[in-house]
Amino acid sequence: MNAHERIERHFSAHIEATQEALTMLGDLIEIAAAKLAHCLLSDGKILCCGNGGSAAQAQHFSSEMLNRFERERPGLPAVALTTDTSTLTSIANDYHFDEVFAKQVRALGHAGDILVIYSTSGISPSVLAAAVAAHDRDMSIIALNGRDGGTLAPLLRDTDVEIRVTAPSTARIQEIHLLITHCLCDLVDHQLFGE
Ligand SMILES: O=C(CO)[C@@H](O)[C@H](O)[C@H](O)[C@H](O)COP(=O)(O)O
Ligand SMILES: [Zn+2]
Repeated sequence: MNAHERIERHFSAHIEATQEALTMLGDLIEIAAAKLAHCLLSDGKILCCGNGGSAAQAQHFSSEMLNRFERERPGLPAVALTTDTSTLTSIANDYHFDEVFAKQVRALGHAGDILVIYSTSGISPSVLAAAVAAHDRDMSIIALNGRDGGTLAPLLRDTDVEIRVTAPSTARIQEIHLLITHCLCDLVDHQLFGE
């Protein structure tokens, strides 16, 4: 397969996976956005976490909340748990890498806050521990998950929302997670600030 064919294959797979996600996940995205808006209107805040490419997604989302998305508006309270290298390295060094997000959730999370988890597999121990910590803090979870949901899916409660992209490729799941993130930003802005 030459380079052009490879590019074409990526674009086709992306379009197919995106269309399927719209069909399967549109309603859940709407529910998740309503939960985020309700949390923010009730003086709650959003914590976000994920590993690797999903750490970048967590930061991407928190920056669009804290700064802005597509319109002028006040910053909204969101914290990416993936960015403070002193905190991350000391927790990993003194305890275990699995605890890097959970310890921050226990320190920062309050009842009514939301933890947004990004994982393409649902099996990363650090996000599983973060989910348990969030529940211990009476927080709810919005999980942008992937594949078969992994061990994260059965950990979730009725009050949580799982948005699972079942595409077989990590890259496709990450691309659709980003699209969903932008939908969430747009819907939150619309619910909080109108047209
Ligand atoms: O971006 C990529 C691969 O495309 C990787 O960095 C990927 O995010 C990492 O392998 C993560 O550790 C995977 O974690 P998860 O999505 O399975 O929770
Ligand atoms: Zn990637």
